[in-house]
Amino acid sequence: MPAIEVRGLRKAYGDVTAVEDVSFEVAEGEIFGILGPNGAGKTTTVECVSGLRTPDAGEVRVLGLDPRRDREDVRQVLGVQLQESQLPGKIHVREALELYASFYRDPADVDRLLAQWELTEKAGARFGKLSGGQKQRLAVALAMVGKPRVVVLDELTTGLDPHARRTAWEMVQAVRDSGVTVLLVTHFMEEAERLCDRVAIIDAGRVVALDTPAAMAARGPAAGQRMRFRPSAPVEDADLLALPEVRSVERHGAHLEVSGTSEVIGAVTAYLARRQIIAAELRVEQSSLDDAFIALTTHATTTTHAAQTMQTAQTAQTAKES
Ligand SMILES: Nc1ncnc2c1ncn2[C@@H]1O[C@H](COP(=O)(O)OP(=O)(O)OP(=O)(O)O)[C@@H](O)[C@H]1O
Repeated sequence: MPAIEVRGLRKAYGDVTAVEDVSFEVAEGEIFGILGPNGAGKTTTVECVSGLRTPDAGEVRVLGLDPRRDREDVRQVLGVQLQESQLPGKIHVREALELYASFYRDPADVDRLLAQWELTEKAGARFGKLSGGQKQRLAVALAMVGKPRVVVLDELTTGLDPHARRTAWEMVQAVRDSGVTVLLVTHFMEEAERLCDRVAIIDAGRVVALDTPAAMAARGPAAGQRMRFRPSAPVEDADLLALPEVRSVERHGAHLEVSGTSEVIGAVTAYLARRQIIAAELRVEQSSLDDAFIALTTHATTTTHAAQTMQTAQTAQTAKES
């Protein structure tokens, strides 16, 4: 039985259709990523999985249970860390964990959770006084307090510095290593590439690609290789473009950037060797999940959404400064 099944999910808020038609399955023990531009419908999808929203159409199952109909049973097996923590600023860390533990039949030991998520020293601190990284560690600890078999993590690492982000990645791996299935919403391609067994890219409420990150990068519309080098003698763009493996040639000062199929490096290197030209300062790049993402998704960010995002960022900044 899959850990999560979503079939034909649809959800609208008034006139806005947030999720048009989303289907995917997550196997037990997987880290499954959901990627997509702002407003694509990611949060709405995971909120339907978590039972926080009622779908307009389609089916959602978590370990075979319906998050709305079997609400209490789902609550016992599903841990949820949502995008913005809803905790009051004055609650203490231990108090929050004990409160959440009281909702479960067989909760995890609070002291063990504090130690596991490196919060023992902060047990007596107020939530509002924690750093971003500490808040995120607490959010994961809260999601884990009911000893869930499936956990939903929504933008866990947004707003974290690179060190805290790496710590968060280790946390997610530790969660999976303990046998828990992870559904992870993220905006970071590197995060998806490092952590996820498979990812679904959602755009405008639909799944536009679903595969392992490596396969998606290799097969996407932007798939291929890119090389950048400084030739030791002049090279004509037209001569390179005449090679069937070459798709484009760009010049950046004395450097050339040549993109093409997965054979482009061999073809260009052989061409240069025949003319006894050396490719100095050679850098080679495989197409990445980032390239696939850009190629597969539209830039659907509306002005309103961008304004909201800016406002949220400003509010967060003001809150930080105060
Ligand atoms: N409670 C709500 N009421 C009305 N519209 C909403 C509500 N929640 C989301 N929407 C709209 O539904 C669409 C999808 O939003 P959702 O939050 O699911 O996207 P997302 O992919 O998670 O976006 P982001 O990456 O910005 O968090 C957006 O157009 C959003 O403005």
